[in-house]
Amino acid sequence: MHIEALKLEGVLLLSPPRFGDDRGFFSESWNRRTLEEAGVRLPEFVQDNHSMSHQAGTLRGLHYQSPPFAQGKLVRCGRGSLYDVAVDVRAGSKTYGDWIGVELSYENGRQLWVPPGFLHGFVTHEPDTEIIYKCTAHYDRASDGAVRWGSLGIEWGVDDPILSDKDRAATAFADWTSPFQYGVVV
Ligand SMILES: Cc1cn([C@H]2C[C@H](O)[C@@H](COP(=O)(O)OP(=O)(O)O[C@H]3O[C@@H](C)C(=O)[C@@H](O)[C@H]3O)O2)c(=O)[nH]c1=O
Repeated sequence: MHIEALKLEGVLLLSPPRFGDDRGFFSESWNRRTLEEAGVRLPEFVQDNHSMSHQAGTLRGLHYQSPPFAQGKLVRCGRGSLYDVAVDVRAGSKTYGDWIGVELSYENGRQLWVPPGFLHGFVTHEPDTEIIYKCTAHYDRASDGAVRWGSLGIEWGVDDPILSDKDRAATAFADWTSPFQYGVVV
């Protein structure tokens, strides 16, 4: 397992090995012991999510759940490809408001660990792209929130993405108050 710490503290890019043969490949997409042996301990996961977006250029985000339902997410792409983005919104963090984006695809099999205290979103690059992610807290509709995708200067690579009504109406980052605090475990 190749593990890369990215420029925002706490964000990891995981590359599980794939064992290919005539049939295709096999990969352990999640193995707690392997990560712990490499010195990485992630919180317990309690929910797995899977969504599919029909059209390339579909953007979902930027989303979060407020504490005590804050979620860490281990994200991968099951089909197609997408650009996945995490934004540090831990008030008091040296990198507050900074973002990072990585290409996740069925082909590269990479996974992004987005800790609690970050916004998360992605834009799809191919039709019928699927995303699969493990979450450290259950969905709580009342704690669910969104920040406007285009209000942080993120280079999404699209000008006019396909959005949900919720994401179209989301608050701009400058008008939003983060419920997260740097150093506070949520
Ligand atoms: C997120 C979620 C949604 N739902 C329901 C609510 C709604 O009826 C329907 C679609 O929800 P949404 O429009 O919020 O789905 P979506 O826009 O895909 O939301 C997701 O976006 C990505 C970027 C994330 O990081 C996720 O945490 C989540 O916020 O699914 C659940 O039942 N459980 C869940 O965990």
